[in-house]
Amino acid sequence: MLEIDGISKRFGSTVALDGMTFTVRPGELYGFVGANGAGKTTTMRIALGVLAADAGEVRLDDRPLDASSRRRIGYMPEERGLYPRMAVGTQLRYLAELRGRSAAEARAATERWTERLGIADRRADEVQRLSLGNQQRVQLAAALVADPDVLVLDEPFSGLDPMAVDVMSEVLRERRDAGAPVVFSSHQLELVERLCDRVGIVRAGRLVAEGTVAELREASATEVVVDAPRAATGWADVLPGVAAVRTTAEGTVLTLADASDATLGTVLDAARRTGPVHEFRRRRPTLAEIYRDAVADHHPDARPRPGAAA
Ligand SMILES: Nc1ncnc2c1ncn2[C@@H]1O[C@H](COP(=O)(O)OP(=O)(O)OP(=O)(O)O)[C@@H](O)[C@H]1O
Repeated sequence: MLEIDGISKRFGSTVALDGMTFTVRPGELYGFVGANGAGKTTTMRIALGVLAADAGEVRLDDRPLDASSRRRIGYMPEERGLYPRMAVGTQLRYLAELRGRSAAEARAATERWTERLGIADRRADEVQRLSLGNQQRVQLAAALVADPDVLVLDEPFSGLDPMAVDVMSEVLRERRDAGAPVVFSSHQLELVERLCDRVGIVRAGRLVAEGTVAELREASATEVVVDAPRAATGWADVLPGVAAVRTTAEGTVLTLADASDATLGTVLDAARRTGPVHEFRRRRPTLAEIYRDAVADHHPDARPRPGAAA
């Protein structure tokens, strides 16, 4: 279990992290999302000991991280960290040995991961001769060759073609299924929604929402889509329990004050009184919508929202 506990970090007058707190459990894929500059990379760099925190603690399996436990973490840095002129295979073996593997283990892991990631035929090539997407596959292999217990990946999906996204997703799921805590940052919210067991939304150096996508949905406003073709314009505007009405490509969307049966019943009855009702359904917000809401909502004293288990 990887615990980020109350981490704060300033760069001069910039507050990069302000009490960042979350836990990635064994066998959990955790998506770390937030706007540019929200503090994701700084958090990961502190977790890896590349940067020191001003306050707070990072723990792995209940113990503060130290040099030896950091070697149990496979890290994919945002700035990537490969030697451009070293051959792929040589480099991966070197990185595995640096992390304590024997020469034979390093060779076997290099063969296994380059095959798994579709770059076995590039083992003899200098890294700089590979396309950016293939360099990224090498970077993932570099995070995996020492068989880490934990994976911390900074935007591993950025710039990958759809096939590479599938391979990367599969590998992350496998590691999760093998019991590793896996955390990655991404701006690709559909991917995060599809892949992650839990999501943490970061804004201005702290978590403003956290949970499974289902929990985040539950905590967000209740919306219903209504298709009542004979209803006059404005039919729902003054209904009790309706907080807002908007027209979208899906139809008329009503935001309700609550999700109670009474409120839903009132709205359905009112829709029926207008004539036929072709559609009446709860609308589930996408992660992108939840994210926009969480980020827009924020003010400096915002705490994690209801449903957030920070
Ligand atoms: N070495 C540094 N010196 C000064 N400021 C820094 C440094 N590293 C990060 N920052 C600042 O700290 C804040 C958090 O940056 P960070 O890179 O962690 O954000 P991020 O969420 O990873 O963003 P992105 O999505 O763009 O990668 C930003 O305001 C950034 O400008």
